[in-house]
Amino acid sequence: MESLLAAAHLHPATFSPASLSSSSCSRSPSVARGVRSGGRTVRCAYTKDAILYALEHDAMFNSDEVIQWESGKTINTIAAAQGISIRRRCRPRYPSEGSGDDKAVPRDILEQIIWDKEVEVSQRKAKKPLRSVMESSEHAPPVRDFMGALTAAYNRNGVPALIAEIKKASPSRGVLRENFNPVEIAQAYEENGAACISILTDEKHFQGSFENLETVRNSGVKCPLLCKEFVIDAWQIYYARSKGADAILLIAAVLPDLDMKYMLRVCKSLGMTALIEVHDKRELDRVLKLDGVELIGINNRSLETFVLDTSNTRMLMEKRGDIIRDRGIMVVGESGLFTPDDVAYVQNAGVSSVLVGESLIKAEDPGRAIAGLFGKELMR
Ligand SMILES: O=P(O)(O)OC[C@@H](O)[C@@H](O)c1c[nH]c2ccccc12
Repeated sequence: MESLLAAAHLHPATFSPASLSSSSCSRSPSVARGVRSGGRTVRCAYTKDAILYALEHDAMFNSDEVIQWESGKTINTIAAAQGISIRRRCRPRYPSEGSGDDKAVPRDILEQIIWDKEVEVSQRKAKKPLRSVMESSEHAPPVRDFMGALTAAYNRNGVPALIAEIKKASPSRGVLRENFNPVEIAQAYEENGAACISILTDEKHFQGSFENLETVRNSGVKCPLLCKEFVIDAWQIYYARSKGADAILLIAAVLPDLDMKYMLRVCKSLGMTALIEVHDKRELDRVLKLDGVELIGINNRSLETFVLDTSNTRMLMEKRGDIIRDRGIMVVGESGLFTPDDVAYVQNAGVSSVLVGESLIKAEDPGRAIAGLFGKELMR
């Protein structure tokens, strides 16, 4: 129990079942039902009273969603009710679980990535439990102001602020760059006016790594860093922070509302910015119902089919731009931007930032490619 209570004390506002570090414990609020239903599935060393005390003092645990998962629904059922088609492959804990849908093959690439991620995260957690990763995050280099950097760059240049991406490969495009030195690329991006830098950390499908994130952070590059990861567990947010990330991606197509809320709180407690990614109106509407959202990314590429459609940003902004503006949320246009016309198109749609990978990383000189993308040099 000691470590769990210590975790609760470190971040009382964020304590939840997801903070339980043992791999036999639930990993997110949406699958944490067992913790409160009598401890049936939980074999961690803690006293039930202490956990219940922590839970009862957290308003989040009296919310509708919690009542919903307490009523016995699986994460896949809850997610499906929210329009999420990506299924979580919850490893069976007792014979009645893990049958039917959970045992089927992945139906698309995002589902495959998420299923692989579940295995990866549980292995990483076994090696470095939550308590230890939380401690490391406290010794990480200080958080830098991601939102501030975007706003300043937008005001300075009058074109959307650039989040330039470091991505070696992707499932849709294969290897994008053979000669791949993350620090050199980051320096080139920074020198040529990128406001922030996004670093892919998924190894299996994007050939990225947390080492890349850490080396860039320790290289003297000053741009705030976005950890581009498939987050399914709050552990990953602490881990990203411990490696120097200033912001992290949260994908609405993967995370049910309760997880999203909880993870937003974890980000906040660490001082990090959450970039919440949506691809369609339903996801956007879900996200707009949450408190504390500052930055939304509209992905022009479906992660399920890879179909790219730049008009997606415009379409969603036409439908929900008013609410977004009223709430002071900044929008990032993501994916498939290659020319000044593409940038102008999403800027006219109402975005004040763009996330660009392929068109820069494939260029012989990724730094110089920035001026080509915007049709002018950016001021730093
Ligand atoms: O390389 P592009 O088309 O410029 O796209 C960059 C970025 O938007 C894309 O890499 C991305 C957007 N959302 C993601 C989620 C996971 C992995 C990658 C992504």
